[in-house]
Amino acid sequence: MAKITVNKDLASERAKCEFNVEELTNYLDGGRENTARRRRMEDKVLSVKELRDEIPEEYLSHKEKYENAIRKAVLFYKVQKSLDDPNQSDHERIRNSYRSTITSAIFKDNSPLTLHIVMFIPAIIGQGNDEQREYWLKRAKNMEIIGTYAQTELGHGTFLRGLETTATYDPATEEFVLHSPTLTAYKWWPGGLAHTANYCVVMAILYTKSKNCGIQPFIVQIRDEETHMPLPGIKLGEIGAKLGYNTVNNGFLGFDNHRIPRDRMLMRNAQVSKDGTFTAGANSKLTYGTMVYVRVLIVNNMANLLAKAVTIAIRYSAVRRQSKLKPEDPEPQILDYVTQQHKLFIGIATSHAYSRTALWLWDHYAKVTSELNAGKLDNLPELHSLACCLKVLSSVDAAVFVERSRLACGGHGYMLSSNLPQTYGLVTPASTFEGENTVLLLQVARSLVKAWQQMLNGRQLAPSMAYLADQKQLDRWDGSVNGIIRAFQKVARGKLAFSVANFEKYQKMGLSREDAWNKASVQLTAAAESHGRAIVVQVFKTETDRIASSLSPPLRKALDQLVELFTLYWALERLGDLLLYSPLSEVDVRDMQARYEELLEKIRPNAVGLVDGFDIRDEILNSALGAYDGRVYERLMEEALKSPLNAEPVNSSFHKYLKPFMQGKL
Ligand SMILES: CCCCC/C=C/C(=O)SCCNC(=O)CCNC(=O)[C@H](O)C(C)(C)COP(=O)(O)OP(=O)(O)OC[C@H]1O[C@@H](n2cnc3c(N)ncnc32)[C@H](O)[C@@H]1OP(=O)(O)O
Ligand SMILES: Cc1cc2nc3c(=O)[nH]c(=O)nc-3n(C[C@H](O)[C@H](O)[C@H](O)COP(=O)(O)OP(=O)(O)OC[C@H]3O[C@@H](n4cnc5c(N)ncnc54)[C@H](O)[C@@H]3O)c2cc1C
Repeated sequence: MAKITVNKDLASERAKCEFNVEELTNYLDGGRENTARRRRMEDKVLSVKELRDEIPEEYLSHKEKYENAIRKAVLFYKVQKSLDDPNQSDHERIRNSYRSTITSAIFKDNSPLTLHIVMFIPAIIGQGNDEQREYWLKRAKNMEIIGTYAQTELGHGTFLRGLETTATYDPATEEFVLHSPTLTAYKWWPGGLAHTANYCVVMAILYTKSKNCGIQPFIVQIRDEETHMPLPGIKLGEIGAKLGYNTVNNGFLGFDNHRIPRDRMLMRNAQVSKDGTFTAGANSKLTYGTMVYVRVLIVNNMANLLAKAVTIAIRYSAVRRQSKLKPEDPEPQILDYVTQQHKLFIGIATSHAYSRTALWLWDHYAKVTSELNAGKLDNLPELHSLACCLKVLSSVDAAVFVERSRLACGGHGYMLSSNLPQTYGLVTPASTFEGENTVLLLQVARSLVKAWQQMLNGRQLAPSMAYLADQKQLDRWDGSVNGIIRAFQKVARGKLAFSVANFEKYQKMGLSREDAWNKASVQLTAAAESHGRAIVVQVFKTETDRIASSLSPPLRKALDQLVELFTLYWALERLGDLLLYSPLSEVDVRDMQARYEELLEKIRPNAVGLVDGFDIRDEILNSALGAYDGRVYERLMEEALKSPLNAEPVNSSFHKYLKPFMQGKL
């Protein structure tokens, strides 16, 4: 094997690192065996050379990109399937794959089968009765059918009660008639819907015995299983080019009085009997369960995408030299600029914060789901609220820090060959899909306002909101992480109290409850955001303390520094709030600023080690700037030479347009 020559700056960064990088990787993976298992899986996938692109994806046409993505998706699925451990439960399989980023080695812009795995199968599991699960899951898991989740319409994504697609039960034939009465009723967005899926879970308004029975899920065949032609009464297509997700094959779908048998309504929660009698589920919001599931998964996805971006930016910053710190010295590594450390170290800490939070949330989700399966619904509202607020915060922060990583790479970060623009294209839609972020914050605010009333009535609050009832003053600012966590809780409590007071004031002034809510909503969403910040800092700290207690002292120290950096960063970002709601003084602010700068200095020698610890291979990073060997300039040139425009010294447009134009003949 050829010896890899590593850029000397990167090599000396690695020599400086104070902890064992492999120990960090094992910690992130949840143990040495998990690291080994993940690497074996990566080896296996990466050894399939047909999964690699000969021509960089960005030079393909829209149609070619899709065809190439399908070619790889099929092969990738087969390889992954061959590696599945049949003894693992679904819960374990998902938890064990939390650190897997191998999909990005194959797809820079995501896979057209994503929705099949992430939403179609989970919708059958969550919404189908035992018989339906038995039949459809077997087919879906064997890939005999490919599905998606068709909920959003051209006219409505957020407001689900406003969906226009109808499913009207006809007892004479024991069928549902699916119909899109208007253009705005067309399903719009579902991934894989355009040309990939032949089935989908359609969310439609059920009418039976002339009554609106709310949104219900239906499993609908949309294409012939043999010819793949759209079935009669079904109009299908692709929605066109987007900022990202261009290989996901997002589509539209309209129904023209399309009939499906009665047993195609997924009836785990609500049912329609042969004569058309509707039986409601224990809670109508159980129908929204697939969204809760995906919101939970998004938190982890954001942590992984951010780890990728910050790995690229930190390695590049160790290699890149620019300007002068001192006139007599050579140009420094840009990582030596404290402003650069300020831009990037928070990205490392944030990825850690959300990967810990994501696992904590996943375990909580699994616990509440098993309760729901046993008919216990008490913890559903808290789960919904937690999933909403953590999905919002992780997606917002990932988008900000991925973009900051791109900007931190200067001009080269703008190149697609850096893979930073595409990574941004993958994180930014998460602020919109699976519930637009403002809308979800309003859901969180709704649950907080309810909790506030419960507290005033002396009722016990859900564990994640219990701090609201803590009336104790925060007497003294001690600057410790735990002290700052308490201060964040005080901020959330104070902002909630303020927004509830405003909400009530507006009603007393004569506004309707709805208008008062709307008028108070800027404050309400701010309170919800603060509640989320309080949860993330607390979970990051307590989970790190719990899991890292057995680690070696140098690694433990490095992790504690990340927790403290994260906490201080947000304290400094939210100074106004802390000054309003905690005993923070000007001196404390100066101390915090000094401690933050001290931490940047302490983390600096470990920066490359910290991103190496994410253990994201070059094939997954897909980046000329972020490769392990740091051969940044050579790779930028190699990638540039792949541009089809470089295949000939003179382009034909010269003779056709430029030359006649320059000679005044055009
Ligand atoms: C790699 C990943 C790829 C992902 C690709 C993307 C896929 C998608 O985007 S799929 C489409 C996702 N769409 C959405 O997320 C839509 C967002 N909208 C909603 O979720 C809802 O419409 C709503 C929550 C914003 C409002 O629903 P609505 O029916 O109007 O509810 P109400 O306001 O009347 O009632 C609120 C009431 O219900 C509780 N609640 C709402 N959602 C849930 C839930 N999922 N689970 C449990 N409970 C829920 C809410 O807390 C309120 O309770 P009360 O305060 O007690 O009344
Ligand atoms: C890449 C991508 C993939 C997707 N994949 C799927 C899929 O597979 N299946 C699927 O069904 N859908 C999918 N979607 C659709 C997605 O779920 C919706 O776009 C999302 O739920 C937001 O709805 P909307 O587009 O109607 O936004 P809107 O609700 O129209 O939002 C526009 C603005 O209005 C504001 N707003 C709306 N309602 C309120 C309110 N009540 N209070 C305050 N402000 C409000 C929002 O905050 C936002 O600023 C996807 C979307 C994207 C971008």
